[in-house]
Amino acid sequence: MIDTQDASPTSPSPSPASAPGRRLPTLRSQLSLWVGGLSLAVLTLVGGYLGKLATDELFTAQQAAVRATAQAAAELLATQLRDRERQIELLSVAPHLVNGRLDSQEVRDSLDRRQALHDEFAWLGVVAPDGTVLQATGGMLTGRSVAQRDWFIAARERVFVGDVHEAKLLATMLPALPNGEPTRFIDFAAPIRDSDGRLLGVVGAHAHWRWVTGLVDGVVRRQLPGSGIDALILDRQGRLLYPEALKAAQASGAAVLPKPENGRFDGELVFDGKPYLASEATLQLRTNAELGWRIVARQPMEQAMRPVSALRRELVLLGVLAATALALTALLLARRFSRPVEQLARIAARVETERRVPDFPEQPGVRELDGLSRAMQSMARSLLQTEKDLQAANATLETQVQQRTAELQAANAKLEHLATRDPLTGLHNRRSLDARLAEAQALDRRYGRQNGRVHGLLLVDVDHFKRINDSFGHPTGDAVLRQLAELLQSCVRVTDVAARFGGEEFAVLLPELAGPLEAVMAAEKIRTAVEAATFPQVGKITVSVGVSLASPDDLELAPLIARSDAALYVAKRGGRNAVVLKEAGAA
Ligand SMILES: Nc1nc2c(ncn2[C@@H]2O[C@H](COP(=O)(O)OP(=O)(O)OP(=O)(O)O)[C@@H](O)[C@H]2O)c(=O)[nH]1
Repeated sequence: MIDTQDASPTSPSPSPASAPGRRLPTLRSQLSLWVGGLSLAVLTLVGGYLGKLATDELFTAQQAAVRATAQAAAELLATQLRDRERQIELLSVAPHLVNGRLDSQEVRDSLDRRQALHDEFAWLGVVAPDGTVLQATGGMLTGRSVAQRDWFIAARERVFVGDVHEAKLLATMLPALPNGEPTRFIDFAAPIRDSDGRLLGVVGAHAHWRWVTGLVDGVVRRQLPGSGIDALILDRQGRLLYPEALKAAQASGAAVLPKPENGRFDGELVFDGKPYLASEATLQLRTNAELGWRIVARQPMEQAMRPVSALRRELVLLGVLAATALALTALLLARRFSRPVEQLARIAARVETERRVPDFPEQPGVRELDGLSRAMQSMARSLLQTEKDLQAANATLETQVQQRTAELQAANAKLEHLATRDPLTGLHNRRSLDARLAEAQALDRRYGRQNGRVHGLLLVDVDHFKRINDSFGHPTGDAVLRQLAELLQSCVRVTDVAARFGGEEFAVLLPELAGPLEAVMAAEKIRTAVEAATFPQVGKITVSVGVSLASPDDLELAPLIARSDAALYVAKRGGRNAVVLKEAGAA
């Protein structure tokens, strides 16, 4: 499936990912951080919110439970008190009391039976209108006067339920309480009247206070066992009636009860330095509203908040577990998504170092990653192909440039040759000779005085050349000129410049001559060489040479040429095949 083309390995350039000084965070760490962080934030917010809702709900429920306890105790107590009140009221209208004798045995027996049925009654008795006890359970207080007792005074007029009080006369007659606390009663009493409404007497009953507190405690115990809730009974003035221990503490001056702002015991209150969740309910007696007792149920805050604290602990534990699970999930997710990307990055880096397209793995899990992998593979292939094409194009271009440069150089050389050479003989042309002469003149001016050397100029002219042309034709004349040029070239030094001066006339520039003799010798060498040579068809020819040396007085080329020309003229006039020197300044 994958193209693994060979390519020449080249030294890899550092990839951007490995460039020093650029430590960017990895995709994996960023994904972990973001997913983990966001999950934790959401978890904290949602958990916190739900936790608050739940704890508020629990707290409210706990408060409702305390309130329900107080109300249940108050309702039960009210029912029980009302029941006892009704019993005494019914007793007061019983026929054997209204119609019979109040001090009869029958009355005594009925009182004893009632006490046996209701052991909460410590004492039941019938009292004459003057306050003398006529009959009583167990015969207690019979014949004694209770004329000063509140219950007796009130019951002469109406049915009465009295507040708790300590036993007075009966205290010594009744067995003492096991915990040593004083015997206390609450009183029920009702008037006994005949059919005309005349007062025949009063029936009264003392119920044990323990019975009252037992009722309240029973409700509390049944309501929420083990919840730590207890109940307090307060009288109308807010004095503590129960429990005994608190009552004793209050009696000794301790501030055992809080003072709520609105006067009601409701909500979080501090009892004797300890926080409680409290609620109160007032006793509602339908026939006698004078009691005005209040039942206060209270639960230590620590116990009230125990379910809340437990819920909070569970929430925190759950939160930690969920956060751990989320962090692990985030890490796994980050690995799942970052691994293919890291793998692709490694493979892409190999393209650069190995200069070939490696195997790009398929990414079947994620469509976008699979697309990316395919696109990278295709891109790598295309890049490497483009690179190869470019290299080939570069090579071709280089060859073409070299070829064009060589052609250009050849053309330039040709141009140079054409510009400086005589087409017939290949020697320097007149223009080139002039340039060399100018150079030689400049060098002489610069160094001539120091080294005493000067340049000279030979003008070489074929003798009677017209005759050659005329006798053998112009092409033969050209051939003579070409051979002569070669001969000339072979006679002079490399540093000398042989040129065609014009027609059948040649010139030789001799640089750095020690003196005229040297120039004459060079001229003579040429002349004798020509004289010795044989020219095809033509046979023997001769040349005449005019010699002259440059003078410091020469400001231009013309004087030197003119002197050589003059010397040549002399050589011609003298009979030709000769060398004539013309010194500067000579006439
Ligand atoms: N074949 C050929 N002839 C040339 C060329 N240039 C000049 N000539 C001839 O050279 C001859 C020069 O003749 P002249 O100037 O009379 O000199 P000469 O005949 O050499 O006589 P002297 O110089 O006095 O010895 C002429 O006939 C020209 O036509 C050339 O390039 N080729």
